[in-house]
Amino acid sequence: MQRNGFRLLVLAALILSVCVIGLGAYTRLTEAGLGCPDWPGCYGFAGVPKTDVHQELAAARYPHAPLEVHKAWNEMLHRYVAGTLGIMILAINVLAWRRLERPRGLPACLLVTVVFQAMLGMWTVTLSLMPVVVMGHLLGGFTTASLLLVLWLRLRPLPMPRSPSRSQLRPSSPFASSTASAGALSLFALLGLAVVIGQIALGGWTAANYAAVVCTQLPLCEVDWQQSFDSSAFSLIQPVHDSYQYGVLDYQQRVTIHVTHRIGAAVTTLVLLLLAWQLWRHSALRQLALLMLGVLCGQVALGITNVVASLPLGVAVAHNLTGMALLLVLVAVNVQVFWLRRPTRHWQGSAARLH
Ligand code: HEM
Repeated sequence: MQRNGFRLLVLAALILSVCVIGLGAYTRLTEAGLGCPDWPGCYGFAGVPKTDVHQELAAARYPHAPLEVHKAWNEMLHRYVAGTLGIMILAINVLAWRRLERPRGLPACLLVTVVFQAMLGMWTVTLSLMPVVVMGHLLGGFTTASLLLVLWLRLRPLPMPRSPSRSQLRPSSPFASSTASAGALSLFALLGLAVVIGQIALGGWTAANYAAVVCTQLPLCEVDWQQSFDSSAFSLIQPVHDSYQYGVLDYQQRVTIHVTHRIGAAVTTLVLLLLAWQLWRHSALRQLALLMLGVLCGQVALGITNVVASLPLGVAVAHNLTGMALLLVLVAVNVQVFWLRRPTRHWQGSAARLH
């Protein structure tokens, strides 16, 4: 397979990972996470039980989990598409090992991530939606998409130099005249990425603990949240319950989580505004700055709509996907800043790989 074909496969996997993440959010929000009480099959079958005989068998096997066909289909569709993504990532690894010039470290990381992600998918079911597993599964999905983006960016064709002389192999760096400003930009880019990851984890914790609708007013909450602040709400290991569906934390704990996510949104906005200002100072990075601000505005608007409209399904799925889009933009910003700061190393590495 040619370089372009390989890159296309990575792009297809990236697009599919976005679909898997969206389907995952839809499955959770339609309360279909336990649509099949077993894993990887559904009531002991490879697909959703269809015939009367199969449905009777399903009822006998899992008397405490009556079959709801539409929920089982949601869950199984998510698993089939996720399985296809796993196969594509395996294919990326096989193809990476067949050609010396292709990166192998990133595909290997992807394979490890997707295998772990499958295990988290299994635990989501077998541990009945334990919040730390649900949040971990969200973060694992976002990590898969991020790694695919980095791989896709890494494979992008490099402009050919006019002369093969070594000096001309160095593209001009927008940072050439200002090392200090480049350092500040790298720092802001990393800080922005860390803050967005933290905010996504907080959002995942809000969703996994069913804390979305405990505060319905803006900007923070109708109750005295400072009075009821309870740091135990963030304890990742919670007491054992038969099921965590609809949440096991008390009202105060849920308010604590919800309000922290909103405060996190304010901090994220501030940090990303500062990053946008830094990016704007470099003409090569202005488009990324605008994209980042646009996605941020959309995400904040969707978050507010979630609150004021009591979590409409479409808006909640969109809030999940836009959170992922924001992460991908931050990943792209960091990759771009990294490459622009190290043009020589990148080019030398690429040149070496080509021979
Ligand atoms: C600033 C950037 C923000 C990011 C990156 C972000 C990210 C996220 C993520 C990743 C989730 C988990 C979604 C899921 O599991 O399906 C989430 C949930 C949530 N977020 Fe945000 N969020 C942001 C801002 C906001 C704002 C401003 C609000 C409200 C004022 C808000 C309200 C919520 C609510 C209510 C949930 C729970 C939704 C559910 O249960 O499905 N978010 N957020």
